Amino acid sequence: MDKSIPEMYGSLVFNDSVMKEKLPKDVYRKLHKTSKYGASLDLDVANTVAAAMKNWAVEHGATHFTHWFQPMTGVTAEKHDSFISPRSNGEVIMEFSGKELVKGEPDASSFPSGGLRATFEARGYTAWDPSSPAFIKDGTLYIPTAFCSYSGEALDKKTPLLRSMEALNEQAVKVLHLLGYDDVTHIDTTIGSEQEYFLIDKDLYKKRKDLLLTGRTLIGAPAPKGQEMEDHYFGVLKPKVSEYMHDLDEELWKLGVPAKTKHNEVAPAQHELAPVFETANVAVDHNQLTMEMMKKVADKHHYACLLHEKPFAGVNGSGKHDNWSLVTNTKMNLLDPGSDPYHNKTFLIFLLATISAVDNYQDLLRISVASAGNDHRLGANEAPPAVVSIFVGDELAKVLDAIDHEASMEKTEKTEMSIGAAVLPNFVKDPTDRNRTSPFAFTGNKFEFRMPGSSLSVADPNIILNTAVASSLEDIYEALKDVPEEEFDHEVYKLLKKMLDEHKRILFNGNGYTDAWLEEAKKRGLYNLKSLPDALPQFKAEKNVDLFTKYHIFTESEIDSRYEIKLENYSKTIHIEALTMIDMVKRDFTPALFKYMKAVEGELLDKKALLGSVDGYDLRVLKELDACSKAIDEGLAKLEADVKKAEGEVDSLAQAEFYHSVILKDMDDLRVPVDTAEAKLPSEALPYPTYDQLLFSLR
Ligand SMILES: NC(=O)CC[C@H](N)C(=O)O
Repeated sequence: MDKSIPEMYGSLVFNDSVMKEKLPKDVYRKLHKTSKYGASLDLDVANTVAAAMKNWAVEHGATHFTHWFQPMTGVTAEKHDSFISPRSNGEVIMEFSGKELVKGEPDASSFPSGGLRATFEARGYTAWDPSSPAFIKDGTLYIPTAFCSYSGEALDKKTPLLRSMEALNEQAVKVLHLLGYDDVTHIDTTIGSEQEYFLIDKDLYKKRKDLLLTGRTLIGAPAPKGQEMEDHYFGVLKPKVSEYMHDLDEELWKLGVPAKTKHNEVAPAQHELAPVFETANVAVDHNQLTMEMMKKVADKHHYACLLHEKPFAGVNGSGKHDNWSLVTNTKMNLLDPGSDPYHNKTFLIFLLATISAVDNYQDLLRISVASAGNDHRLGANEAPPAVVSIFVGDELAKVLDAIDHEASMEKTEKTEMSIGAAVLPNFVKDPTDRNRTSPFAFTGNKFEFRMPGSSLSVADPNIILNTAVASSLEDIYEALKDVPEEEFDHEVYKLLKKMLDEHKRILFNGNGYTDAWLEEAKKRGLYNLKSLPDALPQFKAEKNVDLFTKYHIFTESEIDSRYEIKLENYSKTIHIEALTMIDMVKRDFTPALFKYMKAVEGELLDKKALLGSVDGYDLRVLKELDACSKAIDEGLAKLEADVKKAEGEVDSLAQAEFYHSVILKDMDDLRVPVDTAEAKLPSEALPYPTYDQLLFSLR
């Protein structure tokens, strides 16, 4: 490391301080207005910004620029253009215009559109998002953009995210003005997205077709040791893993990604990185960069980084916990209860707005995290169940109880905690414990949405959350806007009580994994949408279409397109998994199995010739392997036949349901004899590495 960290941090970012330095004052001011408050930008300003950006980028070794966007594939997209502009004398100059900065025209034909346009309609536009800073990576200037079709419909995740942030801002500011905060002109939704991942040896990774093609293991007997000792969680970092994490931090810091925390996670070979929270759209961009860098840096360190939600059966999967809050331009965190939450009207209003939003749109929140990968993760191993509920913790539960019973409540003194050894410090106890099984947990001054999966774009859940809360806030505004001042406080608590009455069914502080909770949740009328095909029809429910269209998040055709893309993506993912499994079982596993069986058979024949009898462990192994081989044959035949049926299904929902209920089940059934047989084979008989090698070989 040749630079100090403050010097290195953001050194490849065209950030606010670079803009301040490089742009004329009036241009800087106009740009700031656009990026903060959405004021429109004229071409002169864009030209000046583009020239300054280009000069800065070229100084830092960039030769190209790209509009960087997030189509509905869930990953990012880019097309690089060089700055060169040939002159008639055979020379070139480096040029970049305001027009090129503001608008791009990538060929959009091969991106998923879910029927928003026909395949022959190729044109799409990218539009600069000045609220997320440009940066340099691998000699190219990256310009964060939104992506839309020729007719202006969103073909990406950024556009609806920005729309949802604006909707929430508008409603929140209205409510805050009603509460007397006249100095508030703007609120930001902030996100800190914890990112879990697995690291495995690159050579081992390359030997597993399932990891290469699908990101998860489709077969594999469990290792003798899993995570039961819980010794990996927060365990000492292995030297090489620590070097990787160090390198990763540096790469992210250069890009202005505020990577803050790193540690080993619960499963063997699993880790986590958490950033400091940032404005939602910047945080979404930075999370995409984090995932990309995790993979790139892993490659340099001879690792493979797995971002799949459930790469290994039997141990924890990986999530992307979304820490969400609301902050005003005056730096007030609207979800901070302060020292006296019962009397903190502002906090209570935003708390109840969130509670009612989560209750009203549980189905949409579930859909926002539904994917073939994440569906394997939810409901076990510290990932929340598919039933959405909210954990508020003891202190807030008491406050809400008081509101519910129209009882007043004294300010509760903070509890000092003593650990019992004089040498150790006393400290103030947190108002709430944590609850790992809760999908939506209050953690002191923010909510942690624990359902999002590690590979998903965190844009999706935040679009829903922002919009749903905007809608609750609008209801609150409507209920309070004409209340005379002297009755205001009374009416606020009356309204809070009413909202609590209507929505307290979503509150649950217990263990979300128990059957008793699932029963209870059913009685309370909460959704239990177990899989993507179970959940997705709700995306088009009338109340949800009304929400999206009212706040201009999605048009009806954008809703249809997202519905189709989600289903298509789900079916295609499982289709590829099924074909990969068939391929691996037929071409990798069974040849190894037959070879080993042949060897045991030969050994038995020799033994028989020698001893005249063939009783013993070897015979038992051969018989058991033979039984597995028969079951594999049946399992393969069924899976192959059902895949054919699935391919023939034309209705996208019916197809996804078939993949869920038939193909996944076939795959589970086939896995049983394969894993049973694998556990009887010597490791070297297999052409690919086993779970113990994958999970325990890192140094
Ligand atoms: N320690 C944790 O928070 C584990 C979380 C878990 N890995 C998940 O899937 O969400």
